[in-house]
Amino acid sequence: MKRFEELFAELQEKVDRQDPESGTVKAVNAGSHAIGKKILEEAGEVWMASQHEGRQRTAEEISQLLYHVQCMMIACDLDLDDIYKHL
Ligand SMILES: N=c1c2ncn([C@@H]3O[C@H](COP(=O)(O)OP(=O)(O)OP(=O)(O)O)[C@@H](O)[C@H]3O)c2ncn1[C@@H]1O[C@H](COP(=O)(O)O)[C@@H](O)[C@H]1O
Repeated sequence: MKRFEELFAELQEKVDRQDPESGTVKAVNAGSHAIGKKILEEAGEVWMASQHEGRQRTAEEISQLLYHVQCMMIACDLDLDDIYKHL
């Protein structure tokens, strides 16, 4: 099972070396505007899943939302500490 910090480190490492096989590299290189649209889409899917699709689907959609939020963090040159200090 992958944890939030481990996923962030994996994504940051792929972006740093511009891994040509990585969908994350493509997403981050597309920029914050495109990532923002994805975040809104996934947030809507979280909402719909929570209302109609049960715990498991809701968990899956939340995991996708967290992934896209991590892409946004990297695209905006933010690391985990930048976020955690506001929690
Ligand atoms: N956790 C994720 C992850 N979550 C979501 N996504 C991307 O976001 C897409 C999901 O959004 P979409 O709504 O377009 O997909 P969908 O088919 O509509 O799916 P549903 O929302 O309907 O369930 C997926 O197809 C992936 O492109 C992810 N892409 C990668 N990861 C992880 O990120 C790491 C690096 O991945 P790569 O950069 O691809 O090597 C690996 O550990 C991956 O497991």
